[in-house]
Amino acid sequence: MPPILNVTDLRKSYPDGFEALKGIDLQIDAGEILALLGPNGAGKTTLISTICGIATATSGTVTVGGHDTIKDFRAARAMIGLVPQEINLEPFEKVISTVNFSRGLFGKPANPALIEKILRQLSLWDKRDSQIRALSGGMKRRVLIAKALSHEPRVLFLDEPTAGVDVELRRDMWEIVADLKRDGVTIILTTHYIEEAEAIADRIGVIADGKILLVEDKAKLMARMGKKELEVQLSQPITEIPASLVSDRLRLSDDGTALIYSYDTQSERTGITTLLSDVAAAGLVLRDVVTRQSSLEDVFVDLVHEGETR
Ligand SMILES: Nc1ncnc2c1ncn2[C@@H]1O[C@H](COP(=O)(O)OP(=O)(O)OP(=O)(O)O)[C@@H](O)[C@H]1O
Repeated sequence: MPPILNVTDLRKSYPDGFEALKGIDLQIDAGEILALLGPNGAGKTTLISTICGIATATSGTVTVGGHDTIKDFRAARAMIGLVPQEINLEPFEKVISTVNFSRGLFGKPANPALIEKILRQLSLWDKRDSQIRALSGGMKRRVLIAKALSHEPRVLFLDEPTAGVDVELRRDMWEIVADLKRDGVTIILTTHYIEEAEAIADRIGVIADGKILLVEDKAKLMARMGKKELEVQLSQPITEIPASLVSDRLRLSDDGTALIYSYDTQSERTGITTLLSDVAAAGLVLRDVVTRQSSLEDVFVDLVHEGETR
């Protein structure tokens, strides 16, 4: 099956000459969840705005469901739902009317059963007759999602959906995303919360300085880039690593109570057995050993840092 979203050599320069996108290539399959990570100013919002037709590309092509977003704008845009970063709702409007209105904007006939389903899915059905101004910040974010879903898009863009929401609501949002995926909706989200990408994405894209540094299956990325650490806790603190143990993979904790050994999860020989026997031979007594896996956050920091120094 061809990708539902196909971005080819997309470039965007702002009128002041700043090039915010420097040749982006991105293919997304139907039904997947892609998390776009990147530092502030990396170009995430510009990328989403350009794909959705809010900003015009300087060059390059974007197709959604095979429709070119410039030559066939209406058909392409009808397939897209966009949940913007900023809450831009009419305060005196009722929830249900604002959602119905959004559907109407796409020229779709009223569909009360569908709007009810969406509002129930987002736990907004009980609030359908409330004015927007009477909702909490988290509920307003849900209204933005309901509006974006009202015309039955196949691809949903969520630009930092959980910025500034509390932990509980963030988890609710993850469940909503999982439900949408079950309904076959393709989701592209930007986030600064790496744990969010780790929790919900199928693939991770990393963008920095207007370029995609990588797009990779989350599990494969973690396996490829992830390192493990073994912490060998000692019964007595030491002031320096014994000469027989010195290696660039081994360091001493700040308080001298543990040796920390890094190893590659991919390599066949981790060197742990040798390390433990060398530790014993050096006369050190173990209290405990603990392993730690590097997180997506460590992987992300390494990648962005590598991108900066390239
Ligand atoms: N209208 C504009 N005119 C000129 N430069 C702009 C404009 N909008 C964005 N930029 C610049 O383009 C770059 C990318 O901005 P963008 O908002 O896409 O980044 P982002 O990755 O979404 O950042 P954040 O994580 O902070 O939301 C930034 O350097 C920004 O200053």
